[in-house]
Amino acid sequence: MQSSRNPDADPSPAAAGPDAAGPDAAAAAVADAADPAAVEHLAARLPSTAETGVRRLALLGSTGSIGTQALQVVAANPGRFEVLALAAGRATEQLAAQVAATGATVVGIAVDGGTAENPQNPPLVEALADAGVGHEIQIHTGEDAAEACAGVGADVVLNGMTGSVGLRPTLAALDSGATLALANKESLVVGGALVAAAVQRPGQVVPVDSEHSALAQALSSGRHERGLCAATHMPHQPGASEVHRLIITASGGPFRGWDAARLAEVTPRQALRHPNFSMGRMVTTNSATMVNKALEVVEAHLLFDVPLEDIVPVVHPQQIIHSLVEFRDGSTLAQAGPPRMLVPIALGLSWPHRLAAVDEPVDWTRPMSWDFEPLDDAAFPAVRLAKQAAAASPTHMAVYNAANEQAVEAFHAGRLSFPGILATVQEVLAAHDGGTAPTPSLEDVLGAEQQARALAEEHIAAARRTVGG
Ligand SMILES: NC(=O)C1=CN([C@@H]2O[C@H](COP(=O)(O)OP(=O)(O)OC[C@H]3O[C@@H](n4cnc5c(N)ncnc54)[C@H](OP(=O)(O)O)[C@@H]3O)[C@@H](O)[C@H]2O)C=CC1
Ligand SMILES: CC(=O)[C@@H](O)[C@H](O)COP(=O)(O)O
Ligand SMILES: [Mn+2]
Repeated sequence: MQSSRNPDADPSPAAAGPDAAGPDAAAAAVADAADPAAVEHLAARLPSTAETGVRRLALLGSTGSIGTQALQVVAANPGRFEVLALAAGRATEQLAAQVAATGATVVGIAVDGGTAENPQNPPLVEALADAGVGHEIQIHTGEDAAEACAGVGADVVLNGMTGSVGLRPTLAALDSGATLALANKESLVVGGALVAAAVQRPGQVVPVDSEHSALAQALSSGRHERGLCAATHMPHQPGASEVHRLIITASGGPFRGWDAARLAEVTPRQALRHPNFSMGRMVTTNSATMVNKALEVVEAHLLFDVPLEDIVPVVHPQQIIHSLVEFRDGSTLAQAGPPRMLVPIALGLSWPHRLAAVDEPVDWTRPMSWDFEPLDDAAFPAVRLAKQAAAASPTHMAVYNAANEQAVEAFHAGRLSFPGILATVQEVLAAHDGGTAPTPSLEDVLGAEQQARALAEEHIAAARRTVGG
């Protein structure tokens, strides 16, 4: 950790404030498309910043798909948010530009450039100077950098990192008392009871994952009191007894309808063609294998305390319905929106308040049709495997995820076939003895992960020898 000031940089506030960044292309497109009078009208009906306060944010994974869209939301809502901290993995120059645009005073980077892998990347201090950052700034580098940024004292910590490396930052955010806007599903799924035990108050975790944001919205939808029905509003959070099942929608990925023989030939490039979303490499690959849906089923179980058997994934290729809550009486509430992340991210930052004109709604005047079909469990066993693992022991999902992360990297490096990803997960899970402690310690989780990664590498190497020999 170090502190620095760049004497040559432009010290004017215009170079640092959130307004300086301006909305980028996607946010500008949304704003342009919206009728300004309608936006003003909408904004006038929403709580003012005097009521909600200015939220101080820490954005972890700020250079990724979730992180950059979060910055669009911030830029499109001047005065609502103050960016306190930004953390990234290795995109030094992009991170420095974000610091310059937002005026963040704490910044973290896991790999500070200049490595053999990334020789062109200047270290962060130099990049900050090049970006014109002139204010006092606290810099964290190395593997604990994101954790340090998570604990900086923000009102809301958005965890938009990829992978179970997000676990410590998730725990640090919860320990700090901040609201955790959670996109990094891996940390919850891997930590399980450990993360649940770190939660200090109901509502401290706000899901950003689109399906879980949809479920949270549907579960809390009864709180609006309007017009003549004001006195008949339903309770804020229906009790568990009112909720029958959670229906989680899935795109089906790029290989929907494919059988095992075709799946054996899948290339990394094909696996990265998600039908609806532009996301990072890991989550996109996980969508193709259905591991993403598997993690999401366990995520929903942990977030909403609904039994695993009552969480049902359903393939809905258009991804307009982001998920549904089925109630005891046979009524079902669905949340609909375009297949984009701006609304779930904005809700994560501003929950329980909605911001104005975050995205364009679905155009209900145009003809459209929605399809729903069951998940093909034979070709895509990821969800079944995860339900078994989550029920087996508190560390089985850490093993599932760690084996998957290793296998996905091996697949993209050309060291493993596409079906080999799930085969690796299955094999590593079979060898895991989870123990019986209901709440694992952080050491238990990290130890299980470490073993799983080593075993996965053995399996990947053996699978390669079999193919090669
Ligand atoms: N993208 C989406 O639409 C959705 C994503 N999610 C979830 O959100 C999370 C992020 O996904 P996505 O944005 O697509 O992923 P990306 O790969 O686009 O971004 C990942 C971010 O994490 C950063 N990062 C990686 N390692 C570290 C580290 N050790 N310390 C700090 N930062 C690190 C990366 O930095 P750098 O770029 O510098 O390497 C980057 O900013 C995942 O858990 C995903 O499952 C959930 C729903 C939708
Ligand atoms: C946008 C989002 O939340 C992703 O997790 C998305 O759901 C991926 O879609 P599928 O995993 O259903 O393909
Ligand atoms: Mn999702």
